[in-house]
Amino acid sequence: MLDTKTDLTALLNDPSLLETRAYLAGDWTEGTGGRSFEVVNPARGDVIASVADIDRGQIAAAIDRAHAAQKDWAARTAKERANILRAWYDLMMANADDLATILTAEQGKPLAEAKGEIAYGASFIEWFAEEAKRVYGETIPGHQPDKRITVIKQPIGVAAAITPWNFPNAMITRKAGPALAAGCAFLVRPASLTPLSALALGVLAERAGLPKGIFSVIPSTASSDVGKEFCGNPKVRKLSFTGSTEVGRILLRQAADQVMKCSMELGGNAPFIVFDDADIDAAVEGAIACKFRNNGQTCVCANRIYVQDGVYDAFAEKLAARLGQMKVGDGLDGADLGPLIEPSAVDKVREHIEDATAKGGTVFYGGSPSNLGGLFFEPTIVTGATREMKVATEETFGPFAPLFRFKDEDEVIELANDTIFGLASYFYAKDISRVTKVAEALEYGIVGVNTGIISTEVAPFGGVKQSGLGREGSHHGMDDYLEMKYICTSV
Ligand SMILES: O=CCCC(=O)O
Repeated sequence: MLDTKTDLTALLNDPSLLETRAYLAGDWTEGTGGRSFEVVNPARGDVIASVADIDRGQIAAAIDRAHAAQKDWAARTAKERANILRAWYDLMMANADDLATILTAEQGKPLAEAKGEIAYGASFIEWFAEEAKRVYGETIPGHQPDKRITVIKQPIGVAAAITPWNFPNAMITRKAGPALAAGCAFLVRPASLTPLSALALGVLAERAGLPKGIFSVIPSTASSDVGKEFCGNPKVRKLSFTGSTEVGRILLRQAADQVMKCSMELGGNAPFIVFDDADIDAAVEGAIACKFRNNGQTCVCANRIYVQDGVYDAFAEKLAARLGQMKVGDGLDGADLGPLIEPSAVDKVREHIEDATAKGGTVFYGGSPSNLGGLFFEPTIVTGATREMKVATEETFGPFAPLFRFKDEDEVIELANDTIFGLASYFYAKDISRVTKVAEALEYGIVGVNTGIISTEVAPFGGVKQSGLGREGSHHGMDDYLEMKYICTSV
């Protein structure tokens, strides 16, 4: 563990962005009885803030106020809502350096990546500010001479979200953007490991002019109470969750009681396939970008790397050489790979590597905790990976790249699809017929062809199978926050 202390206030141009109170329906609020919890910098292990810990009664009160405010918000013109969202976007971009510093301090990812996340997060607000004005209905030729049929789209009402620690900014804006653009009121409970980025978004939302009640940030350690209130309160009509499939299943069961509309962005187990005809250097760069983004802690990170026989050794050598150029360390201090988020994450990486080597794999690069100690781990390659290993079926969520060898297209498609998950997949190949066939055969919501970077606000992000329900981003991203109403008029 590094022994430097994080004086976050001193690192910010605008220290007022470092807010530790909850933002409940437009009011900055302490936890009941002054209850709070600590936020720790995972690189340095020091406490960087103590944040209000909100209880179930406070959440219910915020929902009441969101419900009361929502109708006025929905009644504004789309252009008015769009202008406020646009102002929020502008403020995020103007404060990008500070937002990135806060994000790195609480989450650990390198500052350059954090800046990338702020731009990515802001892009959802910009995009949905534009989409607000394009919530078009339909007219349908009537089924009888006297009938006229129209379809209108209306905001679903109060939307609640639970977001993860790995993208403390962008996973909020990807949900808040469409919800607010559609005319919903929106409440988010950010991960308790990373509430400061969410609260800074609250500061900027208020400055942008979002009316009271429409946006809430609810830091809370009472995760089970949050889920129960969000799913059980009849004033909430929509739940959006990004996190593990395990928790997603629990929330879906809870939401079933009031037949709540749910969007779920859940776990992945992404295959990354390198065919013999691939550009190997490009494939190595793609693997670095998608396996080691956020130190392996994203739901779209490659988890299983399949390399065809003819290029297997060359790919392993080049990937190892590339990892050799990357510096593990403090995200605030120019590292390429930051710490893992918490001790259990380190344990999982270690467990997967030990399991792989016990089952015949060979450590080709790295393999151990970093000599920096704490939550740092060396990026690791294991060759000779097989489907019997844990990593074949479970997401590692860390800097471990297992290399599986394969012979032909049919074999690798069968291996790649042999999972309950279906979020992102990637492959590198040049043959146009192969590119088309493999892209169609992969049972995933997202396929990256000759690229390791697939995330953008303009495309529909989401998974099939047990990786989730619904899509975020793109013009489709509005649909989850809208209800269709069909009006049949007899003339
Ligand atoms: O980890 C989940 C989201 C990653 C992304 O949006 O690229």
